Amino acid sequence: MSKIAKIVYTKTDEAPALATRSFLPIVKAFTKTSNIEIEVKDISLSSRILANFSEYLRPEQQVEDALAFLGDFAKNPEANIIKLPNISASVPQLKEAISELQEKGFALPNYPDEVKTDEDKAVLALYNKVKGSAVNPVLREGNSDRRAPKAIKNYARKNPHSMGAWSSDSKTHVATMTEGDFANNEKSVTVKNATSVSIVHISEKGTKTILKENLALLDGEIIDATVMSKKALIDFLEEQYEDSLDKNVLFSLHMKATMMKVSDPIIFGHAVRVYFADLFKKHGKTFKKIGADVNNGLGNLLSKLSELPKEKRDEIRAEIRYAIDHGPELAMVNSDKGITNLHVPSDVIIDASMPAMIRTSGQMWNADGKLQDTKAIIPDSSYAGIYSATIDFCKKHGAFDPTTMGTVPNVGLMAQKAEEYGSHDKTFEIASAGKVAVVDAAGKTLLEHTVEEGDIWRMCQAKDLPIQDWIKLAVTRARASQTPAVFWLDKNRAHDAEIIKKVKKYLPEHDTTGLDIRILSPIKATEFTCERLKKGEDTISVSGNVLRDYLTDLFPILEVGTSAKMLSIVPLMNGGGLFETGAGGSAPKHVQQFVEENHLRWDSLGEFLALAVSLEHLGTTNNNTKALVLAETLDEATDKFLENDKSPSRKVGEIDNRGSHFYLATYWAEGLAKQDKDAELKATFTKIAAELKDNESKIVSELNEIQGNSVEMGGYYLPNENLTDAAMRPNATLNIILNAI
Ligand SMILES: NC(=O)C1=CN([C@@H]2O[C@H](COP(=O)(O)OP(=O)(O)OC[C@H]3O[C@@H](n4cnc5c(N)ncnc54)[C@H](OP(=O)(O)O)[C@@H]3O)[C@@H](O)[C@H]2O)C=CC1
Ligand SMILES: O=C(O)CCC(=O)C(=O)O
Ligand SMILES: [Mg+2]
Repeated sequence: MSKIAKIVYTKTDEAPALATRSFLPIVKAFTKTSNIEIEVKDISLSSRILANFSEYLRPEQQVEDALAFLGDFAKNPEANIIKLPNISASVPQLKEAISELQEKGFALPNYPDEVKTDEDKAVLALYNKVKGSAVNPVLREGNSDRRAPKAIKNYARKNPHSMGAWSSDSKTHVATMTEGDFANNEKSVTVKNATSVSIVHISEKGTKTILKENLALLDGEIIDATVMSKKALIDFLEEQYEDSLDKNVLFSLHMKATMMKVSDPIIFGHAVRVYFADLFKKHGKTFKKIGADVNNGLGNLLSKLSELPKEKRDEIRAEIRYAIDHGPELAMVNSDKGITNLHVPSDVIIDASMPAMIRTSGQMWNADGKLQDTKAIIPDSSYAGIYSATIDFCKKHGAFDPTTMGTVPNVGLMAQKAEEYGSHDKTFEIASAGKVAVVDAAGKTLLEHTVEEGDIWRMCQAKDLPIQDWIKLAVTRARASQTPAVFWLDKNRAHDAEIIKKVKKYLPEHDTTGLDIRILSPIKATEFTCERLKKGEDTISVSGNVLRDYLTDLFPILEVGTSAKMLSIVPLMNGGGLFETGAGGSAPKHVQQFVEENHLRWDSLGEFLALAVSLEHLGTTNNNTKALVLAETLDEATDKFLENDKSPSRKVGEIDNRGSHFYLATYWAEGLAKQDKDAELKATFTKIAAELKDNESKIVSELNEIQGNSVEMGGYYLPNENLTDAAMRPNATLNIILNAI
């Protein structure tokens, strides 16, 4: 008998956390006879806030720092983690969560809008640990392997999602900077030997300010530094404002303010100020006085207006209305509620928003709730070209056809906070004109830029071992699937040129005979990949961290309708496995529908796929043959689930997340009953399969009949355990069958 081995299951937020409350009891019931222990770690936004503020809480309110535990555990060869999507909180989301917790009796300090005292500074530092994409970079101690499994592709080919037609006269386009941005100012070096560097600002008068010190670098580490010119950015945004008016297209801004949590909110703020330029000219001082910060969106300004006398408030509101009525039309997040693209930085996140637009004929929603061509503003030109190339392709060839198109798996460099997504602790809004230099331990300047006040300067890192591991993973995937692989690297970009040197150095260490492996610039790679995709051919994209994020939403959303259906594996560099459930987010819209209608349309397919690979990993590393049988039968159950189309419907009264879990459990039990590799499992699940089957119509109709009324969750960020568990496990018959295993 194998020893007991552990799978750590993450509890997160919003729709995925609701789904877990229904699915995890099934997982526990199915695995408990097989020497598998399921341990749950709560990394929800509320839990992460509480864990960081223990000293403000009563002892009974304090919680474990589960993220810190998982960060360590990810480096342990025994790690086997199932990671569900969590909220990467923008400041507005963080503030909402804080006030909900305060209302629930947790004496948390407010989020400091302005830092005046040392305590403010300390509190802000703690909240910064929770803000933005604070979970994934900690857990991702390995590179990324994301793909749509065959069964998912076959399902999409047979049941294609809607795909808006493209016409060659679409006015939709991408607008990006041609100078002064991160892409054009980038400089990069590879450090030969380990050292430590400091980042120093030298003012025009010669005053030196250390922005960061003692940053350790390893042998062969690539670093790059770059700067976004505030002036060039504002000029660019002003041009786009005018051009949107001229061309009568929607003004839409696509950023990743959650993951690029320092740079992108600043860029977002400039866009809001450019759009409402007259308003800021007239009332700028007042806005400062009331502490409005549009880096957190127009919504922040609107909420701060309540601090003004009614007359002033009404005057400003009328002027905002006037600016929106007379400026370019804004893309809307919710036209019914008047929420624009500029309201909340986390409402429009580029990895999901651009593909959604491309899937919808290149259109976004306008204020009248109608679809309209749009200008997609992506200020930095580093990666904007992949979207313009895809759009150009669709304009020329029409929309992709999900019934015939190929697939684009991705191998992404992301281990150990690689590249831009690890840059936020080295990103600075520059206080005054001068220079910023990266200086090594010997006092040698490695990288240097001339800067102006308000510019955004950043430094990124990519370590050598993660790069070697990424190259190896690319070859492994190309070999295993016999698919051409393209490194999306531009030899004319400073950082990419350094990476290319490493690809050329390490690729020959692998057997690549018979494989088609090439290096193409992101734009050429998009064209090459799209040509093949259209013909039904598959191409692996091997990319850096930002493109990993973009491409693993772009192609899945075009191919299978959502990135939630992706198999997303992170082979951890120390031997463990991190299994992400799909590549999508936490879909706040789904919670809203659940609360209103008691219907959860979240599809847990990504979770089924992740669990199967996790069980397989556990089985192989622990010689646990039962786990291997559970993995195999779960995969078969997922295939059957797809064949029989048991995914949640979007409509109330029809099968939802809970009903879909019932079917998965039934098919899984049937598979276990049918197999002959493990007699104990066969005996246990023969009975369970029969009970589930016998009660199918009763359970399914009951699960559908309870829908239609609102649900009380007792909170959003910290829902009430009992209420929410009861809502997600409402069926007594099903619960009795599962509890008896
Ligand atoms: N790995 C992680 O932890 C990630 C976290 N996030 C976080 O998620 C939140 C929302 O991000 P957003 O960019 O809107 O992306 P989402 O993927 O949450 O939403 C985009 C749309 O995709 C569809 N969708 C996504 N997942 C599913 C699913 N399992 N079942 C059915 N449909 C699904 C829904 O569209 P529809 O129903 O209209 O078809 C949804 O509205 C943010 O807080 C963000 O920070 C984002 C990405 C990854
Ligand atoms: O960590 C996040 O905020 C988002 C992650 C993401 O979008 C991805 O990994 O694809
Ligand atoms: Mg993503």
